[in-house]
Amino acid sequence: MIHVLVSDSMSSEGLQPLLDASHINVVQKTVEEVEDELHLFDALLVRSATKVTEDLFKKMTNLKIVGRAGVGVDNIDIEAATKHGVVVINAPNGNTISTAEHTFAMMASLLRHIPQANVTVKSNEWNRTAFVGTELYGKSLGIIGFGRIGGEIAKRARVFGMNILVFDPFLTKDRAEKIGVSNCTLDELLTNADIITVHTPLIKETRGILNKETIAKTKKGVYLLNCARGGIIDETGLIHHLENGHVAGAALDVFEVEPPVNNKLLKFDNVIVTPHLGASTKEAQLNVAAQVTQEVLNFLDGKPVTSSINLPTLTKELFDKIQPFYHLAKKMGNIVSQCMKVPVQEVAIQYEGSVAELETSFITKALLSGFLGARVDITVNEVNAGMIAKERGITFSEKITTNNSGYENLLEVRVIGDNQNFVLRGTHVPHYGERIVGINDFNIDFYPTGYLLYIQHQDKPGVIGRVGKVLGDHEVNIATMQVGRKEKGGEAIMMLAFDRPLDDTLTSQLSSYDDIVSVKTIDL
Ligand SMILES: NC(=O)C1=CN([C@@H]2O[C@H](COP(=O)(O)OP(=O)(O)OC[C@H]3O[C@@H](n4cnc5c(N)ncnc54)[C@H](O)[C@@H]3O)[C@@H](O)[C@H]2O)C=CC1
Ligand SMILES: O=C(O)CCC(=O)C(=O)O
Repeated sequence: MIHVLVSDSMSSEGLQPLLDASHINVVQKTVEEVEDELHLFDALLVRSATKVTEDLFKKMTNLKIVGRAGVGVDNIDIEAATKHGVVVINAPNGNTISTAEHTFAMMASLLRHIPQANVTVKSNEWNRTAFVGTELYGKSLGIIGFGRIGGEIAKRARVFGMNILVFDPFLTKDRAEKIGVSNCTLDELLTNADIITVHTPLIKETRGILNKETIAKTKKGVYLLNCARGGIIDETGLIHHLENGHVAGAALDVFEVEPPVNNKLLKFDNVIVTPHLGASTKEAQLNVAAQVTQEVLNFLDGKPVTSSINLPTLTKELFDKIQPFYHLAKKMGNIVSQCMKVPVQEVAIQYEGSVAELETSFITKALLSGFLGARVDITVNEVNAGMIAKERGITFSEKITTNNSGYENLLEVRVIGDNQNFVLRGTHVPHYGERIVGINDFNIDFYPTGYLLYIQHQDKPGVIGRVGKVLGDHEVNIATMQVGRKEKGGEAIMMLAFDRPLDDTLTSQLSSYDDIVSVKTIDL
């Protein structure tokens, strides 16, 4: 049974496919309510209320995936997720329209004083002169962060006859041209915009992008909006400029601390606020819950996820092509690790032939996770393999080569360790399967599975017979056996496969023979 914890409120219609799956047990409770059972859950679905911290990852020892029903993942410690090998996915576009519409509604309300006027009429006042507003038409709207939401706001602003100024260091010329906007510098936007709205993620570079100093560069009487994340507009800086009258008004859906506690911003008449409602529509909630549900179901079924934050994203088509190499790479990493029981400094992977045209970074991580999984005592997978390698001082690299060794596709891993190097080559033959075709300088051909015995020996008469006799004396049946040599009478290797693990006494006995250089067991 797979256990899924849904710890924030979510559209039950969106969650329905998870609720309907007979092999999945869905628990809809807060983290605190299931404190004693946290170790059971395979998947966690959240909105923004649950703080997914390093501490939570430590408690959720079985966790494999966190699904964020929304865009911003600032409530999830991505680095800790990666370290613990947990995939993080989000629902990137399910709430774009709702948030753009909310921002627009806030902008119109701010400039026409609708919330304030509403309160007075309901208090039996009829004060028309106090609420003279400002038109949006002809005003310059500065959009900081021109992604999905920023783009939708621009479309709406254009219809309202506004001029649009955009600042986004990652905006491509193509996208800007397609939407008909031009990217300017932050200073140009600040000095020319009548209204400024922020739509970036909350990251180190955007925290306080509008602050005491930058707001001072804006036009006197500017309006500011934040429907993205609290902290993108520094609250202290904003309060300063509301108090000195430089800012005419602000509309805030988000706060540095939510819900706001003793927040001075709530005392200003020209500040209008909503309780983080950008994505709170029936449509957006259904969209985001349905998106993460589908992604989590795909992931739990071993299918690719399309919106991962800490994994390369793959389409189903690409994933199907990669899968054989993914499994081969994992086994190759595992074999090398078991054959090289010494500290390792470097793992270099080379791709040749058709595999080189695929998303090799994913295959590299699979190989690395197979390699590290055989030598560290924590969960290693494609998510955290790079980080764990780095932590342990192992550098890794990948290279595409145009060499032609005669295989349709070839993976080669070269591992450099203390006084020892090891090279392994593998290929995947369609409709036939994975084959290991080279160990160091030896050509060989075996299917990497089960219990293997790798023997380095001298190419002399009687060695193979002696190995066979020892195994026979111990009643061990050889499933398959491959030999390889460089030259007659020189160094040679054997790779034997068995149906069950071998005893240490047997491998010690084999190692004691003069013509046998080394004996290594490999369990796959
Ligand atoms: N109030 C609410 O309920 C909601 C809030 N949000 C917030 O809105 C944010 C934006 O959402 P989307 O448009 O979907 O994300 P997005 O990823 O499509 O767009 C973000 C844009 O910010 C830009 N950016 C990154 N660093 C920047 C910098 N230093 N300066 C200027 N621009 C920068 C990126 O290039 C990107 O184009 C989310 O990160 C989330 O925090 C999203 C949905 C609902
Ligand atoms: O879950 C929510 O309603 C908040 C949505 C949000 O802020 C986001 O998607 O980034």
